[in-house]
Amino acid sequence: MIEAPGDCGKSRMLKILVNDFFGSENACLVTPFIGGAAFNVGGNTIHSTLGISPKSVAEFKRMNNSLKTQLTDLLKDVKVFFIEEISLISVVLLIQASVHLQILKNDGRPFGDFMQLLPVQSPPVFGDFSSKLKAPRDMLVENV
Ligand SMILES: Nc1ncnc2c1ncn2[C@@H]1O[C@H](COP(=O)(O)OP(=O)(O)OP(=O)(O)O)[C@@H](O)[C@H]1O
Repeated sequence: MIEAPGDCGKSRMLKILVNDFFGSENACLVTPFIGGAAFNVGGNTIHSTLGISPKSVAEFKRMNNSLKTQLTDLLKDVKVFFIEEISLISVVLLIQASVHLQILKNDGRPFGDFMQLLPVQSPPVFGDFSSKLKAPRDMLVENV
C-alpha cells in the first residue's frame, strides 16, 4: 500500500511502477468508477477491467461470452494489480473485485491482504467483514 497525504506523488509513483518497473503487460493500474481518476492515472476503471456490473458474481461466473474471454486475455500476464484511490472503494466492491479476479485468473486465492487474516476482537480498517458483511464474505467461499 502506498500511503501518504494528498499531492505527495502517489499517482506518479504508481505510473512509474506500472510503466517502468513491472511493465504494463505484467501490472495493471485501475481506479474506482470515477472517470476523472481513471483519466489522471491513465488507467481503466476497476469495473471495466474486471467486468463488474450489477450482476451477481454467481452470474458472472456462469457467463461464457466474448467479453469474459477478452478480460481473461487482457489479464493473462498480469501479476500485480494496483488500485488507485482505495478510499473510494467500498468493502463490497473490494470483495467483487477479488471474486472477479479469482474467476478471470482461474486462481482460487483471495486477492490482496485485506481478504486475509483479520484483526482479533476488533473491526478491520476497511469494513467489518465479521458481522454486517457476512453475506458478501460467503460469496467468496460458495461461488469460487
Ligand atoms: N517526482 C516528482 N517531480 C516533480 N513533480 C512531481 C513528482 N511527483 C509528483 N509530482 C507532481 O506533484 C503533483 C501531485 O502528484 P500526484 O497526483 O502524483 O500526487 P498524489 O499523492 O497522488 O495526490 P492525491 O492524493 O491528491 O491524488 C502532480 O502535479 C505531479 O505532477
